Amino acid sequence: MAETVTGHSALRDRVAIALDFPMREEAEALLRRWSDREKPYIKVGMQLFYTAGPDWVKSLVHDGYSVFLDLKLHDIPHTVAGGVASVARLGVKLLTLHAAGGSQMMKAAREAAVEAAGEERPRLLAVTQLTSTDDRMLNEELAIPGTVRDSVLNLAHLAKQAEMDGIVCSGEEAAWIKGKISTELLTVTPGIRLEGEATGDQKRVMTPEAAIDGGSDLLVVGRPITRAEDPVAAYETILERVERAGRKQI
Ligand SMILES: O=C(O)c1cc(=O)[nH]c(=O)n1[C@@H]1O[C@H](COP(=O)(O)O)[C@@H](O)[C@H]1O
Repeated sequence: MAETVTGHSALRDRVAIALDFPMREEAEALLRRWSDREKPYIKVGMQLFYTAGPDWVKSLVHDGYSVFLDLKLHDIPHTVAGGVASVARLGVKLLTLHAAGGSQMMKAAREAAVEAAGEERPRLLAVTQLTSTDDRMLNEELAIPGTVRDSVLNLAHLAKQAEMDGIVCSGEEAAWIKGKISTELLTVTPGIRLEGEATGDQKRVMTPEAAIDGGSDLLVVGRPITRAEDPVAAYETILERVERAGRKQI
């Protein structure tokens, strides 16, 4: 099994639950379903961060959670560097920014993270093309020629050159990108769905095992867990499927 984003190969480090809730109370109610010994890897995105704030994130880290802070920063280099500096010392493991902000922006982000927190800094993940984007949207709405796959590759190259620690892409591209760029590039894949599950706004979706087979290091799963009747059971099912896929790889 490939090394995980936290630097070891615990199964729980391969699935991050996206806490896409409006208020911290809802997120905390969900997390109380797990025992203290089995804390899941969690992702805090913009919705919750905007209401709950940095101190709450710090308290999660203090309570022993591995936190992925998904702010998808995208602005001029100076502004993004400032944003990164503001959150670099929260103790989160991962932080996202958009590769489409360009190499100067990504380099400024990296420098800011290193300067603020050194080795304790969050690993930076460059989001390539969102999993809600398909070829039609890319070509017709965004006027970017070519396929989503081409664009993901292009942005992943840019991210690698800017010394990002990893990328976010769909499971459909993960193995291909690793083959083209480097197996060392952390590859994080949202858009995870079990067979027959509602895809919602996601366009490039995959099952957990297909994503792991495809070389994904960390799966991001939101609604299939948070909206399940039994979120812990849904999470455990995904972990089992990740484990089975991982065993096949060895
Ligand atoms: O960076 C992300 O986490 C992300 C990138 C991407 O391309 N697509 C994507 O869905 N995400 C996030 O992954 C989660 C997916 O949620 P579900 O579709 O509910 O499983 C959400 O929190 C999204 O913000």
